[in-house]
Amino acid sequence: MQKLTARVQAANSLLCVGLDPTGDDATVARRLREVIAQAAPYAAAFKPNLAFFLSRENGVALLQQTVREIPTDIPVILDGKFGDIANTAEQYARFAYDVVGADGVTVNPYMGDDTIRPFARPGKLVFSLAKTSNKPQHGLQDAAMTRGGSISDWAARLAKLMDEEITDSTVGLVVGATEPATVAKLRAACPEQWFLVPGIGVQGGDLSATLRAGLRKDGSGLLINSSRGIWQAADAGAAARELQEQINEFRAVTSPTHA
Ligand SMILES: O=c1ccn([C@@H]2O[C@H](COP(=O)(O)O)[C@@H](O)[C@H]2O)c(=O)[nH]1
Repeated sequence: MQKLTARVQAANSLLCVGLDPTGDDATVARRLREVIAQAAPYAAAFKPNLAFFLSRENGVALLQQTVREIPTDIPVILDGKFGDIANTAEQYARFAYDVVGADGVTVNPYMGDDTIRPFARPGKLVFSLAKTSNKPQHGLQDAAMTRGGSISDWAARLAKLMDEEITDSTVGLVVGATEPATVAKLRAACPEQWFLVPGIGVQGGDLSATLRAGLRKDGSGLLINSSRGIWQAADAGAAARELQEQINEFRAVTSPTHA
């Protein structure tokens, strides 16, 4: 948490640079180095997606190398969407933190609080899926529940409870930018928590509506992710800078005291 807030301030950035590497092995190795070097000055965090590494024969080694190349003052969130019972989750936590060296993870809270607890190590960032950015034809998250509210409301409530209970690490939420009204609803329910927000760019999320809905009163509290938008850009640094500036222009107008 301290590392994240220090980086957000030092880089004046809420940009999370997603690393979803595609291409042949030589291209991927070169492009990862390039994207990290070019985008780092504008990044509040990097988010490698585990699937894009595990799908390669040397995936774990590549992921470890990637994390080593990220400057040590920039938090790394391993997007693994981990979600299993406690003793299994403990193994995933050892993988993410001890093998890979990540500062945080994404978790799928569908199985309840024991999927989250093993990841809540001191100083670590845990982002629990609440409202995801994809639009499945048959989604679960808005299904009405007998006690009222949708599954995403309950997922947000669980993440808030965990964040309140676990004081030496941070439990935030994953909330997609593709539905700003839900971002606003979950921000009202969780006024202080960090939201990791994918869905900008290729997925069509609305940046300014998301910032309006999700920024905390202090002009912070969101990590806006872009993966393909930066990976596929001719100039990854320029793409990262442009998005960082768009975010900051909005913050300057709505929360002039954020800096
Ligand atoms: O709700 C979610 C949760 C995670 N993701 C992940 O974020 C990136 C988005 O990539 P883009 O190329 O910027 O669309 C990717 O790793 C997803 O697995 C998400 O999109 N939505």
